[in-house]
Amino acid sequence: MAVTLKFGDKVTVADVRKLQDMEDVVFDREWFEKTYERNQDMYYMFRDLSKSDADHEVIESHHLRYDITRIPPGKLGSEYVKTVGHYHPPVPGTDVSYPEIYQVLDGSATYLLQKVEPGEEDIVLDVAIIKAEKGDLVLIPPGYGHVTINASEKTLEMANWVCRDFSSVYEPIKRLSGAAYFLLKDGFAKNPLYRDIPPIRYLKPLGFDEIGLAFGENMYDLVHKVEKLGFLSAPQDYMGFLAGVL
Ligand SMILES: O=P(O)(O)OC[C@H]1O[C@](O)(CO)[C@@H](O)[C@@H]1O
Repeated sequence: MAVTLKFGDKVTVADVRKLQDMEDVVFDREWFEKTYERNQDMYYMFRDLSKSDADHEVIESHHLRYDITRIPPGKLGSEYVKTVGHYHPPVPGTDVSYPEIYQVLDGSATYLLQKVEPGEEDIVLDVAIIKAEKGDLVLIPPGYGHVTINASEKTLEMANWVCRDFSSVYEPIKRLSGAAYFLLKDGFAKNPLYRDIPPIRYLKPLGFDEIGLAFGENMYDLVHKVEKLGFLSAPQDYMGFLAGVL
């Protein structure tokens, strides 16, 4: 049965990531090999949401997309459930890749952000972990690949604003069997396929004022002050702000 989300007046059917989609990035290979039910759902992505046609016009004309992702709690063997993970490509004509902003709507999330050497994606320059609870905002700056982990007992629901003009880049994280660290029952473990992995920097979520929201406000409201999201489609014009977030 299709999994749906009612947002505004509209009902959206989820794109579903299945266990088989995670094959390349699961830490616990023994568990994966003996798990025959590869068709089981891992997480649900409700993409390109808007509360009205007028909102959708604003969102689309500003090259934006608002998505909600739902990640039920669970384990991939010894590892906590997570997204596959990806990078974003650079804005055409620049070397600045598209950023993204997340807000936790329910549950709690562990965001892993990693920066690698361009062209040598197994060399890690920086790894940050940001633990976020309901209402918290997390900005993925240009140059950072990211994975979201649900290391809790509750379903995580999170929203994101992102530029709608690009497709995510999955190949480097798949080729390296995941991100630079895996979150296991006993804590973070380094991925041996990467080189020079620095220690994790544990950082805090973004302040609401930094993005023009009142404390605790829902990030969807930025549809009414969409100029605040200009950094998502033209990050090269906002490097002062974006360089300071991590
Ligand atoms: O593409 P992945 O790594 O499965 O992650 C899914 C997440 O990324 C997004 O595509 C946005 O970057 C969301 O729709 C979703 O939260």
